[in-house]
Amino acid sequence: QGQCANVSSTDTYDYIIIGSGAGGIPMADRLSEAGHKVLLIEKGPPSTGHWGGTMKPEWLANLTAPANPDDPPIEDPPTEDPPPDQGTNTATKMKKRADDIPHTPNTNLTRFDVPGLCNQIWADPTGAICTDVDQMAGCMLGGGTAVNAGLWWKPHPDDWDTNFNFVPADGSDDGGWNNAALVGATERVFSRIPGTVAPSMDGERYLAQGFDMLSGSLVGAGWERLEVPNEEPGKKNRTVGPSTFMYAGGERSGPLATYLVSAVGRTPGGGDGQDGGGGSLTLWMNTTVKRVVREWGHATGVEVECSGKGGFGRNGTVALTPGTGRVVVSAGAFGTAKLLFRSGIGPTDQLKVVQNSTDGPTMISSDQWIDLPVGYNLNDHVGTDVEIAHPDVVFYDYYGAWDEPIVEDTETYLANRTGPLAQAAPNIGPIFWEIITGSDGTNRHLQWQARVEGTLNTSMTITQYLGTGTKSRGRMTISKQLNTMVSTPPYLRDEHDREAVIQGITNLREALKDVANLTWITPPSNMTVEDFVDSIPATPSRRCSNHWIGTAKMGLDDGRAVDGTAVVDLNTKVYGTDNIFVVDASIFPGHITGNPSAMIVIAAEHAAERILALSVEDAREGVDEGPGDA
Ligand SMILES: Cc1cc2nc3c(=O)[nH]c(=O)nc-3n(C[C@H](O)[C@H](O)[C@H](O)COP(=O)(O)OP(=O)(O)OC[C@H]3O[C@@H](n4cnc5c(N)ncnc54)[C@H](O)[C@@H]3O)c2cc1C
Repeated sequence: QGQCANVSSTDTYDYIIIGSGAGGIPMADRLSEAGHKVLLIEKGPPSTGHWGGTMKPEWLANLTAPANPDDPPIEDPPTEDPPPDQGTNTATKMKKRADDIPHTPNTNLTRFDVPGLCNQIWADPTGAICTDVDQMAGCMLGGGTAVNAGLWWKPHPDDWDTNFNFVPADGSDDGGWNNAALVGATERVFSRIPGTVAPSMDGERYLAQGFDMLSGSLVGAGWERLEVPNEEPGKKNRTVGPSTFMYAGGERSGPLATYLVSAVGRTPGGGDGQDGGGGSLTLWMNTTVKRVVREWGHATGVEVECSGKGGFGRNGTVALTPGTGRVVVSAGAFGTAKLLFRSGIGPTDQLKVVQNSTDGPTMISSDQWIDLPVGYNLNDHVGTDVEIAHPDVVFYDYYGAWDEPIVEDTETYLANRTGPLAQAAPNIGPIFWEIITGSDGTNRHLQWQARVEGTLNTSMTITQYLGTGTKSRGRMTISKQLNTMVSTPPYLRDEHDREAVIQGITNLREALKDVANLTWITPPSNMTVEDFVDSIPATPSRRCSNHWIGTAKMGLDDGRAVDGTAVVDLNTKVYGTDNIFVVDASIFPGHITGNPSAMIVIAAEHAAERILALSVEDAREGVDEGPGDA
């Protein structure tokens, strides 16, 4: 029987962060570290074992043997999401348990901990993904970082310099978000989550036949081999290397195992012995934020609803510290836009949809709506799959590892985190890059991501991601049922984007043309690349890369103005408000070279610094204050 608890009417928070994904988790850590009382609200359930997640295949159930005697003891997680009692928060409980229970090795692994099970999300997404989004998105503790494949890249300098190149009208360079300004944040992230090219704890690369064949062939064609791509993030043109993952200790790791652990260690009224003088983090799971409660441009709290299976969660309105409290929306590219719409922030057509939904009677009145282009500027990597086959390639059935695993591989994984299951499914790599200069003079970055999977046992499917430099954009909207939709797909709406995709495949065909015994399956050798590219519909079902960004774009051009395109300013503050911020994939103006999670974490590190430096007075500039105050 579930328990839906009412929130306390007296507790207030300095910062309320909505969503525990790549953006929200680092914010929770940095803001609580700076001495603030922080509440992190996540709509989904726990994911990894450390946080009490329970979803797992049979071979992970009932583990009792020590997983790895060399592992440092891990703080004891509760085995399931604790029912929220009033007055006791999850963080306090976890701390209490850590003190009470003797440390045990991590035997409570879930499917989200084991790299080799990461593709199970495609076979069985139930309970792990958002049901109000028409695309794949993680809706559990960790967001995308709990369900993704863990690929983890240091950005190419152009990723910041072309997308976040903000030059004020007076010509002065704020320098706020260019590559040089992000050096410190990048170092902070990679010192906590360095990533690895050898996830198996013995340092071996298992099932490397496809990797060796393809990377060797490219090197044979003159491409440069990188052993540790993140040591040379600027080398993204005709280079090839191994996949780099955020994994550590043979497990998922990433923000959930680093930033969130230190944040939750700061318990209210304790932890540092200062009785509340230090910062604290309270974590609520199974709780959906319905809307930000605001008066004109000033938020006073958030309204929450229980969303846990069986009725767990919290219900009511949580208040911000009067005067100084702030909200950080980190609910992902779709979740953030939806939450802003429900809070009366966005284009009028979308706010009217919300007004006609079940939200209508309690929605903020239309005179207080803030007209911003939320949901526009939607982008994703353009994904184009090609398939080759080569007799050297050896397939491993990662999907089968769920209920019919190779027993020996589960044993080596459990004993010492080695073997194929310590690597991401389905045997991802090599990764290679090329920069295409278009006839419009723009450089477009391609990242190619290979995996051992396809129509034959000797197949490799290689996805070409078109990123930095893309000009096409789409739009997301909301339905009356309050579900979000990709209403305008962002793929290949610009002719030069199409040209780059074609050129990249042409170049790959050329690079691999002399490789003995290599067969092109898709596109077949008798098909032109143009015909092939044009034959694939530019829709999410055929082009999606799950790297959605851009719906609350950052920029200097205040989106309330006629020609303005930005939703947040350079402090990530929503235009027209003085205390609502957005920190997640939504703020990215344009796409980047690689899989985005590391760059989102870096953006959060940088945003935390800027938000903490922004005074309450300065934040008021340009705020909507309602009639009479103008
Ligand atoms: C299947 C898959 C594989 C991927 N593989 C990779 C990869 O290998 N490498 C990589 O770098 N990237 C990968 N990505 C992309 C990456 O995970 C995302 O880009 C990233 O997690 C986005 O971060 P975010 O903070 O914007 O949002 P998210 O990480 O999606 O976090 C948003 C969080 O907010 C919560 N939330 C939403 N609405 C509310 C609400 N109203 N109230 C409370 N909580 C709310 C959600 O439940 C979620 O936990 C993958 C994505 C998917 C789906």
